Amino acid sequence: MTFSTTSTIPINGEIFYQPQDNEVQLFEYAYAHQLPLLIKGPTGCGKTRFVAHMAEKLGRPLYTVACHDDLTAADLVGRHLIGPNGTYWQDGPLTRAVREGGICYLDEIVEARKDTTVVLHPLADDRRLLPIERTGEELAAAEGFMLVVSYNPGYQNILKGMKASTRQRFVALRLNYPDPLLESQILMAESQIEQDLAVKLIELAGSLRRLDSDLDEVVSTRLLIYAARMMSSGMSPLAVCRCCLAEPLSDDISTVEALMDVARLYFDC
Ligand SMILES: Nc1ncnc2c1ncn2[C@@H]1O[C@H](COP(=O)(O)OP(=O)(O)OP(=O)(O)O)[C@@H](O)[C@H]1O
Repeated sequence: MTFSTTSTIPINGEIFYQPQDNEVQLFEYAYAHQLPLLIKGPTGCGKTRFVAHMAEKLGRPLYTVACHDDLTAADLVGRHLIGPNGTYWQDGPLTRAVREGGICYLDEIVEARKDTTVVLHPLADDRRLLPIERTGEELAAAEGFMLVVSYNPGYQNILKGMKASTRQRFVALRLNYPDPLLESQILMAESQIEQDLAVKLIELAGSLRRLDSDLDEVVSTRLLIYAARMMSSGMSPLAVCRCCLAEPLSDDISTVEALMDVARLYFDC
């Protein structure tokens, strides 16, 4: 089980998030109306950062769970453990968020088994209840509790869609890679890169994203930030393009070389 409170580094006391559109207001409205939120978007487009930023803005504790196909309802809700004085109950991250009025963020919800996600149903509608079978408790969610889930629509297959009865409990919002101007601002905020290099990197990313290739995913904002950090610390731009942009995207040598051919149009040293 992966269970962590957020570890994003605050910038000037706040977790930096550059909005793409009206997502901050939408989140605030959903929170005010106690509605659960579903965020869709490709890998590394800022979903996790957005949720961390909103949790900080709203002053709520954040419990993040990376979902996978072995995740059980007990991993979310809690379990009995054996200690020196016998067995005791330990809340899982979902239960803690429900009790404390926190935000529970389930990343890649489609990876979780359907019998696990069913535990969310009474919490994600107007009942806002978490039945804990093993202790017989039925917990009413505290005032500030909010359930947020995300997934990457590109990774979905027939077996891994969300059940309609689950997805129709959520207000949904789509994020994508930001516009070039916003993305270059993110690069500069997240690394020491100078503006002209940041702009070049974003132009290169645009060309790579438009390539007609067999790649499952295009270059993410996350990879661009890695590249920006490596370039701004003095590494040769082409070496950076290879290790941060081309190799992470493909195992196929000819595809990597095709990506590098594009990189050479922007960086020639
Ligand atoms: N709008 C944004 N504002 C600030 N930083 C951003 C933004 N978008 C992306 N980032 C940066 O990109 C990195 C990756 O974003 P994040 O981890 O939130 O992606 P994600 O969509 O949750 O990815 P995954 O689906 O793979 O978990 C962040 O650590 C942050 O540095």
